[in-house]
Amino acid sequence: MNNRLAFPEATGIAHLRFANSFASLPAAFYTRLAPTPLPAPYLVAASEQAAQLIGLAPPACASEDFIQTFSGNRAAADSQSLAAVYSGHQFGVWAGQLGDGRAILLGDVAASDGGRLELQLKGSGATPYSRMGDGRAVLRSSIREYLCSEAMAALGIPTSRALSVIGSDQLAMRERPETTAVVTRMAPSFVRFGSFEHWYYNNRREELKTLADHVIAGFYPELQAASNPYHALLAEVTRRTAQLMAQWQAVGFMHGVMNTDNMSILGLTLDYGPFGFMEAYDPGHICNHTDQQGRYAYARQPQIGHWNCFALGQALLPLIGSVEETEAALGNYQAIYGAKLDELLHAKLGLASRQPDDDKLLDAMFALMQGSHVDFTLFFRRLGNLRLDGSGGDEALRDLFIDRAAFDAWALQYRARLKLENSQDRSRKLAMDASNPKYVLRNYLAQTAIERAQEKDFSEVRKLQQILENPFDEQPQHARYAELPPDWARGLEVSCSS
Ligand SMILES: Nc1ncnc2c1ncn2[C@@H]1O[C@H](COP(=O)(O)OP(=O)(O)OP(=O)(O)O)[C@@H](O)[C@H]1O
Repeated sequence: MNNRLAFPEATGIAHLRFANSFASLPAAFYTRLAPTPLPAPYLVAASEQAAQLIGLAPPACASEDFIQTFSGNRAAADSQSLAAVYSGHQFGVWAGQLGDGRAILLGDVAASDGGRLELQLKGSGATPYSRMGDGRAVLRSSIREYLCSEAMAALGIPTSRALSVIGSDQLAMRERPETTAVVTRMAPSFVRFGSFEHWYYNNRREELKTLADHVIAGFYPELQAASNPYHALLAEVTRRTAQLMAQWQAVGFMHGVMNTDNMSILGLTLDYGPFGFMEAYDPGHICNHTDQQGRYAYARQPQIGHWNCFALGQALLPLIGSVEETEAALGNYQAIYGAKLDELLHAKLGLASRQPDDDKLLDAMFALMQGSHVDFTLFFRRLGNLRLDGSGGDEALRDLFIDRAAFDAWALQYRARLKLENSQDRSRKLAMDASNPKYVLRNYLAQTAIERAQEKDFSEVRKLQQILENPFDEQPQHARYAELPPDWARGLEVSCSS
């Protein structure tokens, strides 16, 4: 006799009530359509922390309901799914119309913070904006997007979130055939700079205004009272973008494809493609193998962020009213970026005050790091172990340098600087450890997890995600995930293929 009770499925998907504020815009903004079904879908991974943001209990993420909904196979009851149109500048050149070629917005649901989050499937089949593409995303790139979205959130960097990766044995052709997957992304809005450029370059002033009003009312309601809300919008997006760029630089994150269609109107990190985290420090490093000119090299990101704000400013100009006002809204970018980077670097070095020669100390540090190809993450993390009285603690840090004498000379200056503010070893290390992550998503770690997942073993993806949820914690049992990349990782190349 069967003496086990059949428990009801944990409260999950059924409680999600979809609305779609984007669908309230005129029809020209999107095409209503359903995702293309994904054959025999299976759960690769789900983020419990992301699930909590929309009130889903962890067990719900393993349910059949969840898999069917977030593979795109079962329409969420009240969702009005759609693909949005946008355009953009790609690698500095006007690319014309793009749009959600493989992303489908299911709608927005209530978030646990009282706001709303849009849920978007990426890789869920062709749309009218797919151009030559197949509308699919491969498992490899889906795992990268999933892991990095959640890792960036844990680092405290504004980003779209990733709820899940659902895989399938269906193949898509890239350099070679690869299995496909669907990532569910979450953000208050997926509107991009390129969404505004679309209407501007098509001379559709009315739609431009409609979009700006939609974004202001929904996501920047405090700007409605400004004398010129469009000017205020540009100024605020410029501020957020400048701060985001400083946060990227401070953690060594390289986006790889900073086209205007990948720039979020909310100042979030958006579209994880050929990204990377700086390892051997080289400001000229290009993480995207396809970017031969290095337009999006690490050191150029802040400047490109500014350029992209100008592209947004150009699109908003008809609403703002004058070139002077538009330029004024863009004008604070460098100061905001500089102040934020300065704040973050001081925290990384455990410096509470500002001193006139701090820039020289920092410049000398970066020059040394570059000269010795020092690992970015390990350097800052180990810097916290340095003791003021020179009684050791810095051996592992010193070992990162080829020119140890030059490092010793710099460390003397750094200690002298610390003494100017009565720094204490223990409290400084604690503060520095909260600014300098021990764990970042190194390409080789992602690659290892991907290769296992391609063999249907998803344990490494899940384990890596859990480690990256607490990037500032020591997690001694996972110390090998914080080590220098192995030799084989040097040849790893990441391109736009996804
Ligand atoms: N396999 C594909 N099928 C259809 N369209 C695609 C495909 N890959 C990319 N695109 C489209 O090409 C354009 C630029 O691609 P990009 O790689 O920046 O975007 P993405 O990674 O697909 O999406 P997102 O920016 O939404 O994260 C977008 O319009 C995108 O939808």
